[in-house]
Amino acid sequence: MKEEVVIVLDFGGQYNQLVARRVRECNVYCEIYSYRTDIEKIKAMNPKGIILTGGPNSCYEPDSPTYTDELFKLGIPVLGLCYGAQLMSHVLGGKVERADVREYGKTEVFIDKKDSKIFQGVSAQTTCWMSHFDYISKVAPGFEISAHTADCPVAAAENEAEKLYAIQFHPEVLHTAEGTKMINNFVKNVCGCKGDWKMDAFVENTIKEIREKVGDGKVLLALSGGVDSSVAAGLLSRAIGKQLTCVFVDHGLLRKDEGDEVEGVFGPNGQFDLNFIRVNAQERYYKKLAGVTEPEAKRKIIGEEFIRIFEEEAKKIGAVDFLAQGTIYPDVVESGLGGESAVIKSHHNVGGLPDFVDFKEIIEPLRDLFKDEVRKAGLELGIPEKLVFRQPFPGPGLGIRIIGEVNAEKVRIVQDADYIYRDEVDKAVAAYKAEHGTAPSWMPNQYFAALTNMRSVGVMGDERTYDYAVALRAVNTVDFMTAEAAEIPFAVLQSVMSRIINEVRGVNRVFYDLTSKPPGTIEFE
Ligand SMILES: Nc1ncnc2c1ncn2[C@@H]1O[C@H](COP(=O)(O)OP(=O)(O)OP(=O)(O)O)[C@@H](O)[C@H]1O
Ligand SMILES: O=c1[nH]c(=O)c2[nH+]cn([C@@H]3O[C@H](COP(=O)(O)O)[C@@H](O)[C@H]3O)c2[nH]1
Ligand SMILES: NC(=O)CC[C@H](N)C(=O)O
Ligand SMILES: [Mg+2]
Repeated sequence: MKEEVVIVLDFGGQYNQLVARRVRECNVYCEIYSYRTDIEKIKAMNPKGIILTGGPNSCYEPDSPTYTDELFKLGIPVLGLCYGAQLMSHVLGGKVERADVREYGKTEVFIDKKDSKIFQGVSAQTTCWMSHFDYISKVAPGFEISAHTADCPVAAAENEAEKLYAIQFHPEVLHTAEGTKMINNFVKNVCGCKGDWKMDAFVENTIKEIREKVGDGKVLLALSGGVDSSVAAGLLSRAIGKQLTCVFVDHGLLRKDEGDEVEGVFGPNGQFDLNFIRVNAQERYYKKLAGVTEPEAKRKIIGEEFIRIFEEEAKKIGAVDFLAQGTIYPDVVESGLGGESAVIKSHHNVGGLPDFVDFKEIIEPLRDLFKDEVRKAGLELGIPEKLVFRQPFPGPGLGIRIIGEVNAEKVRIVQDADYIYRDEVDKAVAAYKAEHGTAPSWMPNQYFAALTNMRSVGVMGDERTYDYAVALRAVNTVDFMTAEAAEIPFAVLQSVMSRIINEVRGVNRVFYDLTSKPPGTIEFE
């Protein structure tokens, strides 16, 4: 049992995991539970505080998610955010109604209760992120209004004596300028947490949990050589040593030379002492993908084939009960499994899994973490920085960077174009670093070439061409949940363009993708 835990109750909001990570950033352990969780279970965990998330519903409608008022009478501090704030007011006898003016986006909030514990050190006027239709028109008995906006009389309210706090805006998103301070105030000043939880505690506890679960059984880890599964490999091999076997699948959709590079790092001549198996399955994948164009269908085929290969390898090892994967939180939420949120795309390792998986259990030690938290855990485990700070590469690989049907010819084109793109960006970054001593501000967190399904007319060597267009993508992002196109200098893009056209047969046009996420996603399918 963790000494100090704060619980987040999920009412279907978009930013639930952000709430949890903001709490963890205060060095307090935090877990998310559905609003359907029984109050006895909550009491048994003895949390220092409870946070109610936002959500798409209106709390005054009959079938909306709700919670027993007992929750507010346990003496445990409760912070309601947006829907959570409205629900708290509604359940405790205030009034919530549809507003005339909807507030969405950055909004100026005026703090009315200067000595509020939650607004300690926060400016009297502060920019916050709003996203609501409904509003609290009357606070519940015992509550006082602690902040307002031009359109919203109750931007925040509190019952200090009962330690109940309602906030209409979203302190968990970075657009709320002083939001982190507010959450820190709740966790430390109101809940009285010491804040001595750290990533090393996550690593230690997870190793302990893995040992307990696995006993003297065997585990097969799906290892891609990417950040997440490498960190998972580090955790598992610390926990269970040679009871672990890592299986790396070369599905013919990897980047240029990547198969050999991964084998070089994790294989018998590499830097880790692991049972490592490489499976070359190019032909098998190309056959399955022939003629398939629909993105979700492609993802599911790739996901299923991974599992079938893992099952075959497990049979060869004998009596493998557990399959481990480097699943992280964004994979879960985009696959539509993060509570009430919508399916964006079925990540091959979560929503894209086949219905039947022939393992007793799936182990995903990083399932609740964001990428940057995974990297912290990797450093804690002593995994080399070069691996920890690699850019992500999706499991379905080039399969989702080739729009439409996948075949060997298209794979060759996108591999070669991508290789040139990465080479030129890396050279430009290195040159900038040599001159300025730091990385450039445009340094992308993920960058790659994709093959559009579009062919167009060009002229090369006085001859007509009718060839493919390559799209270049580069994004700046912290958590890969939202992203902006990176401002790569035009000169760099131009040299990429001319090298791709000159060196990659079958390409006569190069596009730069300016789309942010949302509305786009980072990958193309
Ligand atoms: N080629 C592969 N062979 C074996 N397992 C794979 C392969 N590609 C992906 N996986 C499994 O699917 C999981 C999810 O893939 P994903 O790309 O999100 O993570 P990653 O490759 O470990 O890290 P990164 O995000 O840095 O690429 C991996 O952690 C791994 O368990
Ligand atoms: O393992 C994975 N399996 C998948 O099916 C998958 N789809 C997207 N990604 C990676 O997730 C991050 C967000 O990508 P999107 O904006 O395209 O959803 C980006 O870093 C993507 O590379 C995947 N990773
Ligand atoms: N973001 C939210 O939690 C929204 C709450 C509620 N659905 C509203 O529109 O006000
Ligand atoms: Mg990967």
